[in-house]
Amino acid sequence: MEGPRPVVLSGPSGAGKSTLMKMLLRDYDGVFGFSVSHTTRSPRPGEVDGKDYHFSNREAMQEDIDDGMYIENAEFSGNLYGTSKSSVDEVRANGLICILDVDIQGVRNIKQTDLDPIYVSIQPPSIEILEKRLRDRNTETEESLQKRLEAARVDMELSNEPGVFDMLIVNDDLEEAYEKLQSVLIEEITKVQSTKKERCNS
Ligand SMILES: Nc1ncnc2c1ncn2[C@@H]1O[C@H](COP(=O)(O)OP(=O)(O)OP(=O)(O)O)[C@@H](O)[C@H]1O
Ligand SMILES: Nc1nc2c(ncn2[C@@H]2O[C@H](COP(=O)(O)O)[C@@H](O)[C@H]2O)c(=O)[nH]1
Repeated sequence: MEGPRPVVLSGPSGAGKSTLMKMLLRDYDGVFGFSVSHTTRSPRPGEVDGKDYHFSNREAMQEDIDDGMYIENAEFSGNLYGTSKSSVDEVRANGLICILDVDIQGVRNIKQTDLDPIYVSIQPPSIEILEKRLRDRNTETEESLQKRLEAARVDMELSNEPGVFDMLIVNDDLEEAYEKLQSVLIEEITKVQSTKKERCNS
């Protein structure tokens, strides 16, 4: 498909992917679109079905996975997560930079496709700071928090392997992390903005 390259945002749960993505969506109106994933986990307070996730159940999701409706899917912390082909196509059909927020298994699986995204890993300054952010976010039970920290240790090790990511950003100071994220995406951002301008002028 023609158009700007998608961007994959990965990194441990709690590292700040959603926070940074919301900043992009806020600052670049009509440039980015979020690929809404499916998940079997329960919605958190404030999360909206169809906007944050398509909330599903294991049977329905597994059936769709078996039917080939997903680009990638993974089990994370006891739940299924997946990127449907239609979620990505919908964003790309509008000429937007498609943002995919996926775990490290998703990164591996997307690498087997022809999507050709820019791969960015958002990393916490340390596992201790990550734990504090997750606890302060107040979204996890002790059990799910421990599972996420275990997954984070694996992620932090694998993400440092050469060639996995185009850019690794340590999200310590939020504004600095955001500047780095914008810098790796600037070429695609400019492309979309130029196309929009050309359309307005024609
Ligand atoms: N640089 C930062 N300094 C301090 N707190 C931060 C920073 N970045 C994000 N946070 C906070 O850390 C928490 C986790 O961030 P966020 O929800 O964006 O992480 P995430 O990577 O999207 O997690 P998940 O994968 O579980 O959705 C949030 O409460 C957010 O406000
Ligand atoms: N492989 C995929 N991973 C995904 C997808 N959507 C989200 N995620 C990752 O799951 C964890 C937990 O997310 P949370 O919203 O429950 O905190 C996090 O690392 C996300 O990046 C997906 O479609 N595929």
